Amino acid sequence: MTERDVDTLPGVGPAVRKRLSRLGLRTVGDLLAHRPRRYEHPVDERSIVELHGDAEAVIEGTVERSRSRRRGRLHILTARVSDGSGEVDATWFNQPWLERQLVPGVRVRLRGKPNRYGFQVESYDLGEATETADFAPVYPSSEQLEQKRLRSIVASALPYARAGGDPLPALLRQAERLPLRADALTALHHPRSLEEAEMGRRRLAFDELLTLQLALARRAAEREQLVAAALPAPGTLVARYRQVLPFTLTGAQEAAIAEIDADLGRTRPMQRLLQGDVGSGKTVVALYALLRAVEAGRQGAMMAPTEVLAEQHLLTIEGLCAELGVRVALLTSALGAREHANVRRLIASGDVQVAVGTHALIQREVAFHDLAVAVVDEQQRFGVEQRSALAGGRAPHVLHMTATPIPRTLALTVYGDLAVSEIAAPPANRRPIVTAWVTDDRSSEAYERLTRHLAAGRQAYVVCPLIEASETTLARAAEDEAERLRRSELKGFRVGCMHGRLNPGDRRALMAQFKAGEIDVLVATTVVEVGVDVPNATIMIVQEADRFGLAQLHQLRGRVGRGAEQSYCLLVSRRKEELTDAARERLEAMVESADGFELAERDLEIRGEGQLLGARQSGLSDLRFTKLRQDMDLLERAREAARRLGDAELLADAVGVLLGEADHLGDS
Ligand SMILES: Nc1ncnc2c1ncn2[C@@H]1O[C@H](COP(=O)(O)OP(=O)(O)OP(=O)(O)O)[C@@H](O)[C@H]1O
Repeated sequence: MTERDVDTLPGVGPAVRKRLSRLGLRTVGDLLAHRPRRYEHPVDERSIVELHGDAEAVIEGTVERSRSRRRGRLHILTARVSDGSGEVDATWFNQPWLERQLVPGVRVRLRGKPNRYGFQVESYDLGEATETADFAPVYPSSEQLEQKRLRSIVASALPYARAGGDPLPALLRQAERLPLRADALTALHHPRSLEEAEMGRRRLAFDELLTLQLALARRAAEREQLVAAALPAPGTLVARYRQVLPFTLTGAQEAAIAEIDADLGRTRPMQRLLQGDVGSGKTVVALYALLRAVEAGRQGAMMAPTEVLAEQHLLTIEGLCAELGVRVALLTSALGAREHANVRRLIASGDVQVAVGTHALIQREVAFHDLAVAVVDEQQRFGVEQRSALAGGRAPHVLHMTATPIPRTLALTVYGDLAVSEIAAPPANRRPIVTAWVTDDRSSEAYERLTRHLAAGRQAYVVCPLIEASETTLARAAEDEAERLRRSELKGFRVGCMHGRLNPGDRRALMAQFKAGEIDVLVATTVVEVGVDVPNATIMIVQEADRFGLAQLHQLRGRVGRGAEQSYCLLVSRRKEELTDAARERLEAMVESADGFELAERDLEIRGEGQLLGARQSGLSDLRFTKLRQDMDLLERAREAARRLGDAELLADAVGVLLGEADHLGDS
């Protein structure tokens, strides 16, 4: 029943359907799972004479008269409301259609705050009170879909919560003292108290966590079957690697390496997640693991989610590998057919010792001579390793590497079956990046600051706005912006432009030039988000920063602050008043914190849903109800329940419904 399209609900026509779909709400089930960001807190009902200060209140009264006026783009509607004790002018912004309804004699119930001019309305009811009620849900919504509308649509979906029964076996539900799923949904959307809402949320979170734990258990069982060849102890190649590195490894890097070495010595294939904030020095560790394969006379593969990133990785490792006499090749679809075939042949014969490419290429098209270690960058999908478990039934050791900040708590949840090495502290020579939020009208100051860095011999990035457009339009916009900057703010400096439409040869040449310091400023789209490593770049301007997600901003910022110099990140946006609450919160969070993990948790809070970047990449798209920091006990219980029920056939059926929803978890 919950698969019903939203347009089967009363009042949802094509236009509203489209707006709902922009919020990811396509079915009745989606509506039911739309978690409120918060609830209206209880406030006092007051008579009009009792209003004071700016204390929020609910008032009830009758409209005497109303009028509207415009100020710029703002439509202001004022209604004089009286309740016997007194009168007050209540104001609404940008809701012109209300004028027809606020006619004299109409009874209104208003929630809001007294202000200089009277009473600013936050929510209202004409007639039956639901909007202004205490604990009314406040949903993530959009400019095109007001809260009031969304509430009534969700309310009309609520009866469907009872359809189809409860997916949890009754015994389990009782043992865990959990309410029925339908009751939980009702409590979520229509609570009588915050406690009730919380109880509902926790039942839904339990379902989520149990589903996840079952999927993890399934995956772990699959892996049990695999066998790898144990590698001999570290030898001379990695010893030389340590010598040629221009720095000494940090304690955190050494600890990760020790854990990897221990894994590589076993016949159970390594399944380790190497986690660390942007710029913390993961790639250096990953290359170590690859070299361990090479010195054992075998091969390593480095897989990246995109071609650009694969190219970046090659750029980072090829110099070191050349110095060590290790043969490396890049395999991308951009190679000509003949070259492509040639590289594949060299990989198959074992002549290439380390291959770098995208996941897809390496998994689908290449037969390795003897693959021993695979590094999978950007933990992308589960099960990557299975298909590359090629040669002679031996599985490679796999190191998953993630630059995406995932809250520690979530990592535990999502990667429950992976061993985790964490690079918790960056190299000691680093200084925290200074982040400032600058509004449009002062963007010239940002560019002045940037040019001062350039004049001092440093390099810089300018990130172009994220527009919803094709890659081609985006590329053109970036080119135009680079051209504009060459003529204005960045006159006299060498400006390059990097975007996804450059052909790979040009892209590599451009990056190599930037790395070599032959270009001062890289104007770029978000293709620079990951993997780009140019320590001499010390300042970044992000244009229209309010359009970017928090995780993305953090990744972008991570392109600077990669060396010993003090680095800066300047986030340019429209004026604060013009931004949505969420955008403002994101930018504030960026200024306040440089810690990827903390930001990831903030991101979760701001979005009120679990679609953080890392989770999506790991194949786990929907941790909607789980509050990671609060629900550790639930996680434990879900784990325990999954374990207890794990071998029971019964369970497979009983939670089939839940697992069905999460089927993408298990496969790749
Ligand atoms: N121990 C160290 N001491 C000094 N500098 C280091 C150390 N380890 C790595 N670096 C340098 O720090 C920069 C970032 O390292 P690396 O590229 O390995 O980080 P990363 O975690 O893979 O980054 P990202 O996630 O942003 O891709 C590089 O320029 C690297 O040479």
